[in-house]
Amino acid sequence: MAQPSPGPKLASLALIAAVIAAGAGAFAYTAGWFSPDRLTPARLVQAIAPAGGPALGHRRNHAKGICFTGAFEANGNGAELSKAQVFVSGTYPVVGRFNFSTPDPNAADATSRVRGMGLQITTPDGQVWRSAMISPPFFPVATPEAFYALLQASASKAPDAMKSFAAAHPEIAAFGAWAASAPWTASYAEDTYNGLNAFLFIDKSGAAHAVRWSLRPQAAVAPIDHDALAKLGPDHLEQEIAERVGQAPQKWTLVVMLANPGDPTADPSKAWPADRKSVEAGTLVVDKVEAERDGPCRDINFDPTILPDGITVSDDPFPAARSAAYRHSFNLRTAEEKNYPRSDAAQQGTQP
Ligand code: HEM
Repeated sequence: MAQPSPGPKLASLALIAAVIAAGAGAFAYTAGWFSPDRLTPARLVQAIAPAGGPALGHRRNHAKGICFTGAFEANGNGAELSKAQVFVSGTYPVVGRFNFSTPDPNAADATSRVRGMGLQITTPDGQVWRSAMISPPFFPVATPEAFYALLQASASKAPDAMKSFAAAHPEIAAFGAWAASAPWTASYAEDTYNGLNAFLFIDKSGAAHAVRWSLRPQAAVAPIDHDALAKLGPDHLEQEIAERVGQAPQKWTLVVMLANPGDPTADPSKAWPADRKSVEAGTLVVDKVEAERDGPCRDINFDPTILPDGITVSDDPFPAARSAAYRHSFNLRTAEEKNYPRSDAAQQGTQP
């Protein structure tokens, strides 16, 4: 894990904030602490938008992405921690989406430090597990409110806005250090996707285990520097993953990390020590990639609170905040389909 940097440059913080463009959220009716004077899903989603306004019809964050399908091959090891069917040895269908953090669906690949994966696994008992994970090993800030403040500071014209933010939220330094030093890759297939938020796995006896999960690539990782990535072209990542999966399925190992007593479960800006017990629960196999416009992930809301029986939220405040923000974004974008028409609709529209 990256160590906190004593003094990340404010310019790089502003850049990070811009490229994360990742939301922030707070409140959440489900968490029971909604306050109309403070933070709402609408305010939070609005704060992610660039100055010129959001890209209508698209996800309000992680707007550039590509769909995939495949399977999760559970090896049975996770069944000791959770009674969810998804951990019983077997193969379960998957729909997902590779993406990166930007409100601009046309952004060039090298503009974003944070890549992501949306994942949905369905089991024969009718249960669904959705997750949206990112490549950094921890989140830049500790709370949804702090994320909102980060978005506001990065958009502010006040010269000291980011300096004041960093003073009030020192946890951002570790993220700045990670962003400045972590290697880039030239492929979605070579990235690790971290859930970051803590959840509870409920086992057959009813006991709860605090966990975080990650998908670790089985592909060899070939680091590349930022300028070399930029030279590969603005849409390299989507072209590359489509070609690569066309040649062979791509795989990730699902690693479930268990908290020790006292490890922070309510703060995704704090990584747990690497020596914590972890369980390899199975393999994600991606065998088909399709453009988002007509693809199977287009209308999925990868809401991290959609969980099967056997997984629940913890005291981490993010999932509830994210759920409310994602729902708002989903409602907006699905009502704006004319701004992002499917191919058949676009073709019909151009016919005389
Ligand atoms: C309160 C904090 C956050 C807010 C407000 C927020 C906001 C959003 C919004 C509005 C979307 C678009 C949703 C849609 O239209 O379907 C989104 C997508 C996404 N977010 Fe967040 N986010 C937050 C935290 C996080 C965290 C902690 C992670 C990772 C651990 C994350 C990972 C992702 C990913 C991977 C996607 C793309 C999912 C997809 O492919 O549909 N976000 N976020």
